[in-house]
Amino acid sequence: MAGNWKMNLNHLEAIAHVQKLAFALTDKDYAAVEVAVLPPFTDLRSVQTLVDGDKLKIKYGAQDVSAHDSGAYTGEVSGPMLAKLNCSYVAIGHSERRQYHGEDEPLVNAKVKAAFRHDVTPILCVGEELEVREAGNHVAHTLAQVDGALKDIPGEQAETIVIAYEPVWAIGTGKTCGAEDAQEVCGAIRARLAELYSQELADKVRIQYGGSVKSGNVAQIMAQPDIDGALVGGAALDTDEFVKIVRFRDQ
Ligand SMILES: O=C[C@H](O)COP(=O)(O)O
Repeated sequence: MAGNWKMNLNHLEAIAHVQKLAFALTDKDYAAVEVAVLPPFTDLRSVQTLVDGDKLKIKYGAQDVSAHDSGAYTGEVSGPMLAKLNCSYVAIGHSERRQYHGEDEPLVNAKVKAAFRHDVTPILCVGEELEVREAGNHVAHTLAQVDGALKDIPGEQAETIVIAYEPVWAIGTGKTCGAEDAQEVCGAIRARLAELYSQELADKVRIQYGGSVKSGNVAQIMAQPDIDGALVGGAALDTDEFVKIVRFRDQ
């Protein structure tokens, strides 16, 4: 269960938020579910210090990474920088990056490679816009994003990736994709991984659903056979709600 904070919470708020989360979560929770937060870049050092200092079991990561490892790329943050902060994960190709920053498949592919170069696990975000779903092309569209992102990625890296299926029309809108509709696409993603690599590899990859996940709908989503977790946006900013999502089995 990963919380993508997007552009919310400064580094002081981040500390308070992670402390509250750590206070609420128990060893039983961590044994059942891996919990990660994806704060803004400016919070990462503070979150690292807190996690290390208090030996917390919460993982953390970034929301984006540069395709380049260093150099004259103003405003970018590199894979080596994230690795130095012990980031476990980095979201790549989130629809908000694709929509507002013009990220296309070659760039997403280059960022996936950059993350793997530095042993930071990519959370590859894929998913269709409303008009694509209405035209019935959501599976083909999403699989084309998977193909593009995984171009030239060897199996020993691909087996560790996390893929988050996030239909764009369900993000931040309160409109959750029906659990069976989400399963249709997540199942197709796993089948494509089996085609591209092997069934054994496909079975290892963790596939998340994202888009208006809340405590009220998470259990139904997690009951689907090809959904292994959730990438949570708005609800991850509310600690009580995020803890309930982590405890989806109790909902
Ligand atoms: O990365 C998270 C997704 O964009 C979902 O956001 P949301 O839960 O606010 O719909």
